[in-house]
Amino acid sequence: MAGLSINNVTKAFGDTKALDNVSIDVADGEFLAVLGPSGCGKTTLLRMIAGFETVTGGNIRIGDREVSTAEANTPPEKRRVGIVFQNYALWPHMSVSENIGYALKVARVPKAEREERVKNALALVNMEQYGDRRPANLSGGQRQRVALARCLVAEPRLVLFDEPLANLDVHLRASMEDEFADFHKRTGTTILYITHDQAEAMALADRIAVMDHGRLMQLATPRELYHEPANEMVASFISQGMVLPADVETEEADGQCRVRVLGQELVVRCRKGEKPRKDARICCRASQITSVGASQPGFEGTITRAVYRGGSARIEFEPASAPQLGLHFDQPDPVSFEAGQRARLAITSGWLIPADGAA
Ligand SMILES: Nc1ncnc2c1ncn2[C@@H]1O[C@H](COP(=O)(O)OP(=O)(O)OP(=O)(O)O)[C@@H](O)[C@H]1O
Repeated sequence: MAGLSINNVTKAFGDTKALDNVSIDVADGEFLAVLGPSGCGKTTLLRMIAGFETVTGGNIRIGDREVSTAEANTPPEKRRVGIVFQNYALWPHMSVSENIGYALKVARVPKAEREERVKNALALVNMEQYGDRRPANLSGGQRQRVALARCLVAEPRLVLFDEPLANLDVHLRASMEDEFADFHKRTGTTILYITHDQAEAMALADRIAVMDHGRLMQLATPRELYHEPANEMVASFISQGMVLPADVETEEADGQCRVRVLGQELVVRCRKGEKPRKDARICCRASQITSVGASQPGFEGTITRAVYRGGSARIEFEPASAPQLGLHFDQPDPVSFEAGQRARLAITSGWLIPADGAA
């Protein structure tokens, strides 16, 4: 296996900058997810790493080999990169073993070696006993595992997953997440996993690169993205964080500072060295909002919606002083809030979004 290094990569299609100066390092054996909304450049990035697309600027290295620059592009078949797509496209008339070994046969790998490598690849995806089956007689999850084995048999230096679970139903998706995580643990394969599903990225990846409009917004662990978003995009994209205007009133001390939000004073976590400033933003989560009594610090407003979800309700709220800032929080059973009701809420904690927005 090998690490992957994407250095200041830019890709332009005419006037459209699909990727704008993106740098990502994936360590040898790491599982890195690339996450972002539609059109953020995920597929373009994957196609460039695989060699299907050239870079306009910057370079890509796999292990110690430079494979893409604006001047030279190593062809896909020479990169030893495996790809697992969402459409796994197995040959229906071949058995599972024949599907997996097909590329080796075309490459004239001797039969005994071929059989050995197919057997090993089947073992890597826990499918040893299915070699003789036809794809039609497998479940969707098993077919996806055959697709993975077919990619592994070529002994890739790096495996790219392109939204591999997008076509599967919710239950199968959860069990395949477990399978991929287990596969990664057993094999130590370097994985770059493209997805627009943040729950999937969080469940699987060591680190996540969040992208938007062709730019890298933040590259961090799932916990760090959730607790310490580098900018407003990451704050609101990850788990629907609420971004609220704030004035910073004190200097940072022990990773915290005092802010004023919606007229309420509270202490939030922040980066080292934060200084008092106006027009800042904090990120807070549904779990950091609570209803309070009339004499406690907080702010007034109106409940606009209460949606019961079994065990709790999602409550939506408009602060009286800033109705355009829709807040939401969960009220556990017994749910008492109703649309139209006045309420007083308080924010219990949050994260001060850094002024520079840098990842
Ligand atoms: N061959 C192309 N020619 C022109 N523009 C392109 C081409 N390929 C991609 N783009 C543009 O580049 C941007 C990034 O597209 P890309 O397919 O990489 O996004 P994505 O994050 O994979 O989106 P999705 O999740 O919808 O697949 C988009 O604005 C897209 O329209």
